[in-house]
Amino acid sequence: MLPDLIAPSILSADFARLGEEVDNVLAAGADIVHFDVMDNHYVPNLTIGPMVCEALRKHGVTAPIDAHLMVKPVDDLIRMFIDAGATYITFHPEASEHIDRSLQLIKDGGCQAGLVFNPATPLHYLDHVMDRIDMILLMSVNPGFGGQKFIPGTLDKLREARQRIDASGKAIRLEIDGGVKVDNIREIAAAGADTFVAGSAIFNTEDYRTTIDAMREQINLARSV
Ligand SMILES: O=C(CO)[C@H](O)[C@H](O)COP(=O)(O)O
Repeated sequence: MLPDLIAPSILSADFARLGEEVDNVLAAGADIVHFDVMDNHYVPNLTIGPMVCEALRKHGVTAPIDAHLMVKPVDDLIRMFIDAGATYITFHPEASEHIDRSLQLIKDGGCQAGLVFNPATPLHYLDHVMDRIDMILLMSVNPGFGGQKFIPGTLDKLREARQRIDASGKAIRLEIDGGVKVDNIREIAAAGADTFVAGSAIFNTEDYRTTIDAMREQINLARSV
């Protein structure tokens, strides 16, 4: 398995102080920045775009930026996020006209590519792309909003995705997003996730370091059995 990564979702950060918030959460031990892009079309909310990603790079953020595109169509925004300095770019397969072409666009742009699965989206979209992806992102809430409750059925889906990754022999990250908290992250890690998106659980706490340390401790407990 790849090393575990904590990926705070800036959806729950204070947007009026975004650069400072990202600096603080990285200084508190976060590994990568999860960047939620919503278009008020594919999902019922509107957030931030490539200009903000570029602004974070200009601000001095060197950590990987994990751009999760909740948009339809996807290819124009893929191009824009490549230029804006994203590290990972993930999209929802049902939002792309040509999944293979969208993945290739990301790879040609020098970024890491991934597919995102809503709670009811079947994993069979992976069948013919395992050799072309770097990340699988499983949504454990319906996309659009932070602060929702983790959908327990996602644990079985995580186990299935982990089996597919292990069988492929490829270094593919398995990311989980939605309702991840200190008190459920151990079970999520045990089910096979190695990349943990957490928005409200981190940004709604007073001390980011305490929360991130507590999450890492729970993940390490899952790894020690
Ligand atoms: O993609 C998202 C919603 O579509 C968010 O990343 C996700 O919900 C994280 O928020 P929280 O940890 O508060 O559930």
